Parts: sequence; structure tokens; C-alpha cells
Amino acid sequence: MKMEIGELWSQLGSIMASIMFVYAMFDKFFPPNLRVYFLKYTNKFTNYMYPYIHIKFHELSGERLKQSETYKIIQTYLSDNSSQRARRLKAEVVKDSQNPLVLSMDDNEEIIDEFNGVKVWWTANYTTSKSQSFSYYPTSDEKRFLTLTFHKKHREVITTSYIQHVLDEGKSIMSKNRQLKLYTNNPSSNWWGYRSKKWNHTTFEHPARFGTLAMEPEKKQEILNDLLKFKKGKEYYAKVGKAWKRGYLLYGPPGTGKSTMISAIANYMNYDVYDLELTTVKDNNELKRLLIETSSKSIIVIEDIDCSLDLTGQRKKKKKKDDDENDEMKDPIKKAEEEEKNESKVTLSGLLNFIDGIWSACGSERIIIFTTNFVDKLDPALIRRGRMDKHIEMSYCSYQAFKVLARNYLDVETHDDLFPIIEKLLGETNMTPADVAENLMPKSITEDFESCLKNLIQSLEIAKKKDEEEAKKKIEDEEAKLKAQKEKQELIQEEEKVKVDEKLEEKVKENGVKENGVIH
Ligand SMILES: Nc1ncnc2c1ncn2[C@@H]1O[C@H](COP(=O)(O)OP(=O)(O)OP(=O)(O)O)[C@@H](O)[C@H]1O
Ligand SMILES: [Mg+2]
Repeated sequence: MKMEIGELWSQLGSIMASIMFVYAMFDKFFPPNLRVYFLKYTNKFTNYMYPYIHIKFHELSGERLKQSETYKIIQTYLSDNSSQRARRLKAEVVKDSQNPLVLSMDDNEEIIDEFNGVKVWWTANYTTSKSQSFSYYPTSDEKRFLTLTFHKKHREVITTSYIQHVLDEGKSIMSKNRQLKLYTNNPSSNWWGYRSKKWNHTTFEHPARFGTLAMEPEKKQEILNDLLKFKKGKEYYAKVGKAWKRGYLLYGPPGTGKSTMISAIANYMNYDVYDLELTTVKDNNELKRLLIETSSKSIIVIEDIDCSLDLTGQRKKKKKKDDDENDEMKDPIKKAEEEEKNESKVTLSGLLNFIDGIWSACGSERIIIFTTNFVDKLDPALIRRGRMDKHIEMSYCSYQAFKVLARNYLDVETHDDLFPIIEKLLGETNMTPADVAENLMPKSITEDFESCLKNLIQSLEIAKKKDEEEAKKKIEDEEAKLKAQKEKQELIQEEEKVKVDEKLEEKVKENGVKENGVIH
């Protein structure tokens, strides 16, 4: 087919050359109105003879000649295809990409692509002209564009489906290749001035993956299914009329893998992470502005939500404030102090608005994650389903979770003698995955895996003994408390008995006086 196009081009070339010659003659000898007619019919003729359609995608677009997003996306799509098919490639170093060296087809190179049995040709074109004009912006002397060529009988399928397919694929390759970013919010005092930003970012390179996360396989699979459903849920969310976002609440004791899970989710979803430090956000308005500046395909994280904000006390405090308001109004110093204390802050309602208020829908494909060590401390409104759609408990290390850590740290799948002991001990005592991992880590390059497993057993035995001692002490304390309570009760009863006796005695005395008319 490529031959056909080449032949057609050369035939067309000679036809055009003849036409140009005739046209030059016409230009010389014939009046302009005749020339117009001639041109119109020659165009018709070439269109009839040449059955191919070309679509050009220019590299630079707009007044300032910025690089066109569409061009970049198509180039990414073609780079993925061309590195295997094109013969002349060019190599470029691309910023913010996981594979910084990107190969794409060289200028004036051509590749063939196929879509639903239809063949198309892509050419990377480069032209230059020698104008000497001066401009602040890139000059239009050098032009790069991609040309898509296809037979006119496939116009419908190419313009409706193929180009969309190229754009979708290109975008997805771009998002897979891009380097993830970790953002942290700047305190608002740094928001103003030259080149100041609300979020600072750095490259996100955490190695945590779901494969290395220690937890029960069924629980892990459930989370993975949920994430996958969310990622592919664009149409679903649009259909049910819900903003495309999802909230996760991760709760559990320190060292059970909440932060590790966030990194694993970011890597799995290929999303940027916005680590929101609430304590540096001055008020609800600032919170809203930060939200607006986050991008789609991202995770917004608020760690230790119970410590970031007095979410439980907020409502009670407000009520108390209303009650006390009149008194404070009388005392100007107290009032000023109170105002300073109450200097607008992020409130529970501000945070609820952040999660599912009208502004929260300004981006799409976003996950919000809260972590806490004390789930019971949180206001139920904050974590109700629909806001925090999925509550995930990160618990102490189970035997299944230990097996993942043993594989990660020691490359051991099983051990006939030591694994059963560890399984029994993990059932009898609570140890966090962080502590288990620490014990499994070889302390020197010569330490073998058996020794590491024995270290863990030793630590588990110590932890078990400590647990038993604590439990024993708790029982003893409880017994001592009960005993003290009993003694106190007996003492009270004794005192009451004495009082009753005294009263009785007094009554007897009074009655004696009344009967005999004398006091004995
Ligand atoms: N479930 C887990 N799977 C794999 N590694 C884990 C897991 N839990 C903890 N770890 C290891 O322990 C370290 C501490 O875990 P992590 O910071 O994720 O705990 P956390 O639950 O966020 O604790 P905190 O409540 O104190 O923030 C991690 O760097 C990781 O190496
Ligand atoms: Mg953490």
C-alpha cells in the first residue's frame, strides 16, 4: 500500500508539474478570470484522482505558539508504536517521566498503524523557511506537524473512532509514564509574592506496593477491587450523578501500615499525592483555595485527622461560646483574648464542605484519605458512609501478614519448624507489622534467615510475657479496686449503722423522759 501511495505521489507530482507549466503559460497569456476557472477544475481533477485524505496536527498552536496538547498526546501514542516500527528514531530526554529517554520517529519518517482492519499512515513532518523576523515567542520558521493519511472511504471511522482512540491511548500512556508527585501545602503566609505557590512538590518515589503490603489476602483483594472499580468508574459516576471521587478512612494502631497503604494506593492508581497539613491552614476559605489547586487523578491525604483538628470539641465549644457570649461582651480584654483564640480556623463544617461540598467536584478522579489511630474520637458526621466511603481497619500482624513480610524481607515462603511457632505466638499476642518487620530485618550481612526468624520468636515471646504480666496486673488492679470499694462500702454501712443506733438510743431516752417525767 505504501508503494501505491509513493507511486500515486510521483504520478501526481508529474501531473502537478504539467499543470504548473500550463498555469505559468496561462499566467503569461490569459486574463485572471480564466485563471480562476482553470484552477478550480484542476483542483477537482486532482481530488478525483487522489483518493487519500490528510489531517495535519501542528506542534505549535495559538497566538503564542505554545506546544499543542493534542500534538503531545499523539506523539506519545506514536512513540509507543514507532519505537518498534520506525527505522529512523530520535531520542529525547523528557522531564517528569519515569523513562526519561523517550524514542520517537524522526522527522519525515513514516509509520503505518492499523485500527479495526483499516490502515493509516502517520508522517512526522518538519519544514523550515529562512525568514529573519524578530519575535519574543518561538518563530514560526520551523514547523513540525504530524500528518495522518487514510483512504477517503474510511473517513467516518477515522474521524469518529480512530482519532479518539489515539487520544485516549496517548493520554493513558502519558499518565502511566509520568513521574508521580508528592505535594505539601505551603503555609498561607508564603502564598503571596513572586512565584509563590500554595503547594510545593517533590518527586514521589515510595517503593510500597500492594504486593509488599502485609495484610490478609482477602482484605487486600477487596481494596484492590474497590480501587479498580473506582478507576474505571467514569461512566458509572456520570450515570448516577455523583462526583467522581471516593473517601477512605484508614484506622488502626501506630505501625500497622496506614501510611504505607497510602503509598501503595498512589503507586497502584498512578495518582499524585497531596499531603494536606491541616494545622497550617488558617481557615475554611484557605482550605477551599487549596482544594481548587489540586489536580485530577490525585489522592488528598489528611494524616492523623484526630490530631489535626479538634473535630469532636468544635460543636460543644461553639455552644459554650454562645452561652458565654453576653458575659464576654462586658469585658473588653477578655473579649479581645477570646477573639484571638477564635481567630477563624478550619472547622468541622469547613472540612465536610472540603470533602463533599460543591467545590469538591471541581476536579475528578480523586481519592480522599484520612488516617487515625483513634477512630472512636472522630465526629460521626465526618466519617459517615458517602463521605468516607470505605473504612479500612489496619490491625496487628496476622500470620498471613507475617508470611508477606517473611517473603519481602527474607525471601522465605515457609519453614517447617519455625513458622508454626510464629503462627501460634501471633495468635496469642499483638505485634504491629512494623515491629515484625523490624525483627525480620537481618542485623548484619552475615545473619541468615533462621536467625532472623528466631529473633522474631524471641520478641514475640517477650511481648507475650509482657502481655500476660500486664493482664495479670490488670486483674490484680481490678481486684484491688473491687476490694477497696467493698471496704469503703462496709465502712459506710458501719457508719450508718452507728448513726442509726445513736438515733435509736436518743429516741429511747426521749421516750423514757416522757413516760417518767424525769431525766435520768
Ligand atoms: N502492613 C504493612 N505492610 C508492610 N510494611 C508495614 C506494614 N505496616 C507497617 N509496615 C512497616 O512499618 C513502617 C511503619 O508503618 P507505617 O508508617 O505505614 O505505619 P502507620 O500505621 O502509618 O503508623 P502511624 O499511625 O504511626 O502513622 C513502614 O515503613 C513499613 O516498613
Ligand atoms: Mg502513618
